[in-house]
Amino acid sequence: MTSLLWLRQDLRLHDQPALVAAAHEGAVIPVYVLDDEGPGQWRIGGAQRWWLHHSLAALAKALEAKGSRLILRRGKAADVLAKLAEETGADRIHALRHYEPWWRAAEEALGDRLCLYGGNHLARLEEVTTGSGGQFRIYSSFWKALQAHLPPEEPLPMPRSIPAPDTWPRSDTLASWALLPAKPDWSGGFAWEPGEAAALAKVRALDIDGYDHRRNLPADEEGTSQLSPHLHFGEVSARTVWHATERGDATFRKELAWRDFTSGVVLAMPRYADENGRPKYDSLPWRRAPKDLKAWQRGRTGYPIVDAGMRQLWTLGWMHNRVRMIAASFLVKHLLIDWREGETWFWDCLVDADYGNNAVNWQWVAGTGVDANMFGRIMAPLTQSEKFDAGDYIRRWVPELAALPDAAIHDPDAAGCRPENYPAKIIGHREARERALAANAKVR
Ligand SMILES: Cc1cc2nc3c(=O)[nH]c(=O)nc-3n(C[C@H](O)[C@H](O)[C@H](O)COP(=O)(O)OP(=O)(O)OC[C@H]3O[C@@H](n4cnc5c(N)ncnc54)[C@H](O)[C@@H]3O)c2cc1C
Repeated sequence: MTSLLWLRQDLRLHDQPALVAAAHEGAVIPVYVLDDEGPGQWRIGGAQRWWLHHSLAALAKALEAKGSRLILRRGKAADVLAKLAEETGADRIHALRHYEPWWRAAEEALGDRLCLYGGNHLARLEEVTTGSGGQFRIYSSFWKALQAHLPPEEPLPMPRSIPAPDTWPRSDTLASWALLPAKPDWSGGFAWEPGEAAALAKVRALDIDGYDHRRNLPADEEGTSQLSPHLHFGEVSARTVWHATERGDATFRKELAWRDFTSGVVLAMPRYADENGRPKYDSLPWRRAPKDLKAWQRGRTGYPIVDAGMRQLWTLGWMHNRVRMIAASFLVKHLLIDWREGETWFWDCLVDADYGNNAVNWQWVAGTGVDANMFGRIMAPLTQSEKFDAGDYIRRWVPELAALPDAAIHDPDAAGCRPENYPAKIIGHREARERALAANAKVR
């Protein structure tokens, strides 16, 4: 029997239950479908295309080392797979379960020939439910319920060999997909090594001692794992990471479980990336302010911590979590710009852009989501910057300010030493706070 192995955000050979099941049945045709139609607005963004190119190249090489191949096809996933199954005489399609709405629609269209397996999450999310059988909306309750499903299953080893079909179907070339940026090539600062081998090496070298404290310090480049793009593309499974860190700081595994939580939220509310979790926020009077939005995107708001984060995002395709919260809050509360504008920008710029993680975190910061009503809590970016000791972080990402002393770097305007080539604050904190609270008061 020949079957298809449909790889999506699980670009790995170890802890890959769909591969194990397919190889058990006979010849396996591994396939990746670049689907820009099904996800609509949420098709893979610019920074992730760069990552995807390198990750697929690494996967193809790993498959070849096992006597197999990676078949590349492009188009609407369910149609492409149905056609490929017909072409190759494949009876079944094996795949890991994903919760993005476009994947679930494709899975439904494929019907009975599709065999789905767990492996991308710590637990089967359909089983981590409230007393009434629904998905959790509050992380702390989710975490409590998840305990009954932990530890996650032990990861599966990589199969020794992968049975090949007698003849291979045609494949697109990776180059023909033009996933890498060309004119201009903005990826010069992407100091990442995509692919399963690099992801596993990173997990092996991971030191999470002191994570609970260090994760809040943006200048500490090793204070967090930087595994998010590897986890998003499934180059390493969450359960592999879990078991590798079982003896370390427990806070790390609690953060890792956020990924499961956000997938549960979009399982219950598939349009969570597009719609306020609390519908009453549909009446919030957002500002349409393209100049302010651009200043935020370019890292020219006059708030050094925000600007440092936005420039880190543009250069690396990644931003420290503490600064993501500060920058997101600044857009939504200080500039009163709809959270979906920020979510869309992140989607295009982040190498770890993830439907559930991005939407749930944006709505959490905005206070429009189902988990917490926080719109009225206005984060003070300058206080945050001082509290989390961001001086060296600002020096690295906002070179115009590099020569300023610690006492002045968080707020050069107030210290009276703002260099000419750095912008004045786009809005004062007190004024912004009052405007946001007044807008919130109009929400009914
Ligand atoms: C506005 C905003 C948008 C975000 N968008 C994304 C996104 O698109 N993709 C994404 O993966 N994360 C997103 N996050 C969550 C978080 O910032 C990143 O997961 C984290 O910074 C990745 O760095 P790390 O791998 O070093 O994390 P670590 O601190 O080492 O954590 C380990 C892993 O746990 C998971 N994790 C940790 N924190 C969170 C969290 N709050 N929510 C969900 N998963 C988490 C990630 O998979 C991460 O790789 C967003 C946060 C905010 C505030």
